[in-house]
Amino acid sequence: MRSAKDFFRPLAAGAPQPLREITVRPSRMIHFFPAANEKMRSKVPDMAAQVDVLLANLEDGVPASDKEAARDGLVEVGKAWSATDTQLWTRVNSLDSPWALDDLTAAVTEIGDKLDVIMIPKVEGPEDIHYVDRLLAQLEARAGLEKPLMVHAILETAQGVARVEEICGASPRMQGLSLGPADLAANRRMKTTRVGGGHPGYLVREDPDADDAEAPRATFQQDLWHYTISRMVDACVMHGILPYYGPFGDIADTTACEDQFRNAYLLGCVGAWSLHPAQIPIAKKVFSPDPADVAHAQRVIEAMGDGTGAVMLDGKMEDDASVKQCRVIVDLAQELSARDPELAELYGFEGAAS
Ligand SMILES: CC(=O)SCCNC(=O)CCNC(=O)[C@H](O)C(C)(C)COP(=O)(O)OP(=O)(O)OC[C@H]1O[C@@H](n2cnc3c(N)ncnc32)[C@H](O)[C@@H]1OP(=O)(O)O
Ligand SMILES: O=CC(=O)O
Ligand SMILES: [Mg+2]
Repeated sequence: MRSAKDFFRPLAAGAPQPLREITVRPSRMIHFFPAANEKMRSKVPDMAAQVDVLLANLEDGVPASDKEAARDGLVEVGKAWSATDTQLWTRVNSLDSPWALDDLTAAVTEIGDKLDVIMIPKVEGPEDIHYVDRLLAQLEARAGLEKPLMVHAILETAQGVARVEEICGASPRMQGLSLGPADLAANRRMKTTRVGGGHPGYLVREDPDADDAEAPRATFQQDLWHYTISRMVDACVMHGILPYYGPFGDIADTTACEDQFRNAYLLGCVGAWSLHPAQIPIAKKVFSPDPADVAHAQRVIEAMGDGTGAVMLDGKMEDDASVKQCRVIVDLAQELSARDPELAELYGFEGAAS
């Protein structure tokens, strides 16, 4: 185990000073695009204008025959990258693959000054993060980078879930975690065949009618991901990093996608992955607080004065704890408004364009 004192010393001579706080920037959607695809790369300036995070994907979803082309595509996109408000991330191949070392080397030494975050898939425990931490420090030193890259882990193995707190606390580079429901389902031997979302077979049924055993009984579909998302959120908050829901594969089912994203938002996630342009506005809507909630939260904050005690508002008791919840909503609305003038206007914040 490293001593707490060593935690903020660079892991290689010449590497930048480790971060003391992660930089929190809007990241309502992490938009995936296949970096090997030339047509997709030509859309990068347009996509960058619409999303908070644009992610060049090198891992699953990219055929083995395209892995080098995807890496070259990432470098091409990074070299041309000029968007200042939008973050550029990449997802490299898993650490046990033949491509991970070259992915990390190219990402850091060729475009490390343009990248914000590197997403590492299939993280099993803190040792995976320690390996990446040291390697990134060596590569950053070689590239002469002044700012350390941040690391985002995908929670998509049973072992990763069992060790989630250790993963979150493994390095000052840790920026956040995403739930990877597709790989996690496979690894856990769940009997689903989907990329995220619910399943009609996972349900509870109401009790039989005492007078009519044959009467139909209502069923209620349950949330397959509630436990894992809640566990992930707690681990992230404990370590001051950010939790995200991952992919929703049924692109045509925009309603269920919105539901899944909203469940994650309500449980504490700050964003989700968008795999297709149709999912970008869904993530934007869901992960931006509702204007009515912002207005209500502002009223509670106003009514609570110094934030202590208890008051009645619209027949409901508000106190120190509810005002803290309201501040979460208003702080998020303000943070997002700084990037999005349309939102600032919707929320009625001062200085919003009229
Ligand atoms: C479990 C996991 O690991 S999830 C992460 C891995 N998977 C991914 O990253 C998948 C990312 N998404 C994609 O590759 C694509 O969306 C696909 C393959 C799923 C579907 O692509 P298509 O069949 O082209 O979808 P569709 O025909 O609806 O596309 C409509 C338009 O949107 C574009 N488009 C589709 N996906 C994207 C995207 N992710 N980013 C930008 N543009 C996109 C298409 O190029 C097409 O553009 P055009 O009208 O100019 O021709
Ligand atoms: O990588 C994501 C997943 O769901 O698997
Ligand atoms: Mg996966």
